[in-house]
Amino acid sequence: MTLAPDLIETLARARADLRMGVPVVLQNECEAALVLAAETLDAQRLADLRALGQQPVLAISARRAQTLKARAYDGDLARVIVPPDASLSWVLGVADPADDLKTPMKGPLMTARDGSADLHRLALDLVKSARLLPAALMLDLTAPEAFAEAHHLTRIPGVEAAALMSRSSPLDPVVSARLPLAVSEAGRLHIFRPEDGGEEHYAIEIGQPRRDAPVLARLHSACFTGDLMGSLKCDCGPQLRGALAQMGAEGAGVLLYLNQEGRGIGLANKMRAYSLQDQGFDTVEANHRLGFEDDERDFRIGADILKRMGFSSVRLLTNNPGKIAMMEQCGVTVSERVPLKVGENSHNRAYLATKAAKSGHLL
Ligand SMILES: Nc1nc2c(ncn2[C@@H]2O[C@H](COP(=O)(O)OP(=O)(O)OP(=O)(O)O)[C@@H](O)[C@H]2O)c(=O)[nH]1
Ligand SMILES: [Zn+2]
Repeated sequence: MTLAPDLIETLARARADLRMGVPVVLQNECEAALVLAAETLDAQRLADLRALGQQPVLAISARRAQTLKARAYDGDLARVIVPPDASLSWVLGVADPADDLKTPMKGPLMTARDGSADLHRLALDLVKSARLLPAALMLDLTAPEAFAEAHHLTRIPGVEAAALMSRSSPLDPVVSARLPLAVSEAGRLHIFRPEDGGEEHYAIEIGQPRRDAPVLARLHSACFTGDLMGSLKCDCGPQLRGALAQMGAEGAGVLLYLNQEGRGIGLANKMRAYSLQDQGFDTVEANHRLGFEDDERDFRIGADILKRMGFSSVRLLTNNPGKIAMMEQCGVTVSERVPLKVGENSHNRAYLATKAAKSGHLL
């Protein structure tokens, strides 16, 4: 019997540590590293790191490296050698593109080409999953167990963790209750909680949809700005309300409200992307400059929830062919695509055009 956290729980702890600026230790059979998220680094921890007497590297995505004209010898990432006199603002400047236009020259940046980047790749996945900028300050460790114990740090076995992180966390239903809505008095809200300590997701069931026929369904990704604030920069608010209205009118449907704000990068990073959009980059370019893919969402979650609720076939309200492909791949049949074209305005016209041109959205 042990009360110790398992690997999923240890990873959740590591994410919380990184968000607070606390280092974690990653380790595989051949090597080990101390990891700090660049975004939450402070001057004291940088000084403490230096006092350990080795040269740290800053792992960044290949996309970010490309913007900084640094060679990415590791394919999808680059290990930037941190110069001995580099300050906290140097580290943040490499990690965060916000001030690229104000201070364009940060280099030339030297990048490592020898040795393995496996732990660096895992570190980037970990900081991304903590909704932080994809940049991790790392230092080689020779005695990781003793080091982690002496400093009370979370220690993660790299190989097992990498395998686990590529999987979607199982979700458990927590509670459901009646929720009369303006579009239908027969509303019901279900809460689902992932086992990895991640954000909860919601399902709003309208009426009593049959489980043996395709259900009118929407996979809506959280958009604080559009859903709640009435932002004109996207079409999320009108899509949310339009989908619910259609379900209310038909008397049945299910809307999944997935807490994957900003196409999975989190609200803070979405605002960083908006700030880059104010500098002239489009929605896809802005994500890339930050070091993210265009879309970091995991739609397996949506398919899992639908199946847990007993649905196997949907009439999907969407303009995004990626959502349809993902549903089919996860064993949910899309019997029909129901277009959802609402809320175009002068502020989001270019955004919608970019999604059509670059992300394959259907017009
Ligand atoms: N990163 C980023 N996310 C954005 C931006 N604008 C909106 N979002 C997010 O994009 C998501 C909206 O996507 P959805 O409406 O669910 O999906 P979609 O891929 O457009 O597909 P459909 O609406 O189903 O056609 C939300 O999570 C928003 O927060 C942006 O400029 N950058
Ligand atoms: Zn939006």
